[in-house]
Amino acid sequence: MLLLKNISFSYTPNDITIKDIDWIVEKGKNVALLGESGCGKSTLLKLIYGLYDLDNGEILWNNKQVLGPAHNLVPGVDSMRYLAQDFDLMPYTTVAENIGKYLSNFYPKQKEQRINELLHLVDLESFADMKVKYLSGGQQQRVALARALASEPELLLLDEPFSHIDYSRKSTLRRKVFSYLKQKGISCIIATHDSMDVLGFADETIVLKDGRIIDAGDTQEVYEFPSDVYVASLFGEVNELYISDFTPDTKNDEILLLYPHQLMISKQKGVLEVEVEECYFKGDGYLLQAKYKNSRTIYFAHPLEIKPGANVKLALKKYQ
Ligand SMILES: Nc1ncnc2c1ncn2[C@@H]1O[C@H](COP(=O)(O)OP(=O)(O)OP(=O)(O)O)[C@@H](O)[C@H]1O
Repeated sequence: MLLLKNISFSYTPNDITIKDIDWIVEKGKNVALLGESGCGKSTLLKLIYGLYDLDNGEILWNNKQVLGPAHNLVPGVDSMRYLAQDFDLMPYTTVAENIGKYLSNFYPKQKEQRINELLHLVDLESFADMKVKYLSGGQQQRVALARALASEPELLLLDEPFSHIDYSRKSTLRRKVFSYLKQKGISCIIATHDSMDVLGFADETIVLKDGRIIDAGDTQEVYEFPSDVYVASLFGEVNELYISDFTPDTKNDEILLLYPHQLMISKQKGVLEVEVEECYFKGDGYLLQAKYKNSRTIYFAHPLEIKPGANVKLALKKYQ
């Protein structure tokens, strides 16, 4: 179990990067760390791995304090693996040697077998003997991922692990990696911008803003009941509307945060009159950008194309 107790950290004296974070990660859980660029996701992963010294608080990993470089000659925790955004590979050695870096040479047969298993997992069998410097960015990222998994850590810290990988391979790899982690009971914290890394995979989601946790919980709950528009917008387009926009007679001025798929065109029940401005093809339908009351921009999803300039009435989908 990982326990963060009121931790704070700053790179420079007047600018606190991580502020008063309390957090528990249970064994075997997959936790997503979401937040805009610069909010402190990478810094938090590095602190957990023991690469920096905390200003305040403490980090306990399996009841043992994680110590930073001031107390540890070789920073890092043995039973964790940290996959940095810059991969940190050995460019002049082969893919297989990179993947085997943390594996013992004492049992060469087992080592070779394990490397082959990982080459298969990240779909790089045919590149085993190639020097890493000749690989593309996406291929290097897959090597780094395989190397992080090689010695079966208890906790895996992944910083944007799929960011350089093309969409088709990413979807398959993501499924393979996350199901592998579950099967082995490996805990994982993944820092990401991509909500597809989160929805469907993360047991829990933590949302950071300016170094603080501003929302946390079961991933589906964070998605369905975001604490504010910042949290919702990390999952895609979001509309900030009021109950009174749908029921004009009410005095309730509660804000509704609605994703585009939660609005629908309805001739009978639509009360939100909007004018379509843009129509974006999304493959499985269209995303429409529209103007409401001549000023506010509204996004909604629709299966068919609608020409800009059209006036339509929108209703809340869940009440239909
Ligand atoms: N080595 C450093 N020295 C000084 N400031 C740093 C250092 N590394 C990061 N920062 C600053 O700390 C803040 C948090 O950076 P961090 O890399 O943790 O954010 P992030 O959420 O991971 O961003 P991204 O999603 O773009 O990777 C940023 O303002 C950044 O400029």
